[in-house]
Amino acid sequence: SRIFYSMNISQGDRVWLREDDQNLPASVSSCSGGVVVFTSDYGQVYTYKQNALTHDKVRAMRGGGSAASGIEDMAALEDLHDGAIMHNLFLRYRQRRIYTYIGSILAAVNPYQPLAGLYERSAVELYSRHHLGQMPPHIFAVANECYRALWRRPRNQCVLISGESGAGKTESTKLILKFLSAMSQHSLEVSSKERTSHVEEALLESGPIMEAFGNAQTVYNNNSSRFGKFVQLHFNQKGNIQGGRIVDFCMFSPCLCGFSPGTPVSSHIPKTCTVG
Ligand SMILES: Nc1ncnc2c1ncn2[C@@H]1O[C@H](COP(=O)(O)OP(=O)(O)OP(=O)(O)O)[C@@H](O)[C@H]1O
Repeated sequence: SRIFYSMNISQGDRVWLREDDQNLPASVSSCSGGVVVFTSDYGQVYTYKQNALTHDKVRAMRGGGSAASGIEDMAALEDLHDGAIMHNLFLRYRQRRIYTYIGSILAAVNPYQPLAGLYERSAVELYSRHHLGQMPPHIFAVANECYRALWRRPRNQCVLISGESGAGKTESTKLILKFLSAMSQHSLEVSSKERTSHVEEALLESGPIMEAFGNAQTVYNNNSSRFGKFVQLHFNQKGNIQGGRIVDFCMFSPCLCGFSPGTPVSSHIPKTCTVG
């Protein structure tokens, strides 16, 4: 029942090689005597008998794969599968480009180190003056799109941040708050020529307090949030933050105290949730 690989394989061909449930970008390093040797872009070498290769195992790479430096918007990838996405993120990450779009979705790769200049005041100003897609992918571009859409649509806007533990969700949330606080400050300067920063400051400074009570070191993350957060901000017509609230919720499934995931942590008291 095996479908034999009928495509001519020759040295130098670019292919996607299926290994351990992943599509690896690879090149054919040699092909002779019925034996094919593949070298993946990540350095692994795989040797196969040519007559054992199936369409599932090896697929031709369209257009030779994405550009050597990767592409900014993965919606334009010629091959659309997990391997192509991972490879593109890898190519960009090698150049310290941690952000990549998939249409209007932003994929962020945690650099686990500060990247110079990435979140400075000048970056806030730059992204506040451009629409999503006009500048290289950035978390500030998403925050700016969200802020501008409040007037363009106009209806409530929402940013959903998801990822595994240690992916950078909390840091991304703080960066969005930093951008929105700057926009709020700017709207005040424009409208009343005076700065009142109490709400913005309270927002930014609530972070360390929340983390002091709700974070812990885990094997994945030294500063892991042990509860989820729903952060709500209220803007007035001038674009100034008027107030906000943070609803915390338990993420454990099942929670030891018997509440289902998503239950606000406050509901766990006085039952005292031992995990959340
Ligand atoms: N953009 C970034 N630049 C530099 N370092 C980052 C960035 N994002 C995250 N980090 C680093 O990674 C660590 C983990 O990130 P973070 O706490 O945001 O992950 P998380 O997804 O919220 O994890 P958890 O689900 O466990 O709470 C941070 O403490 C920080 O050191």
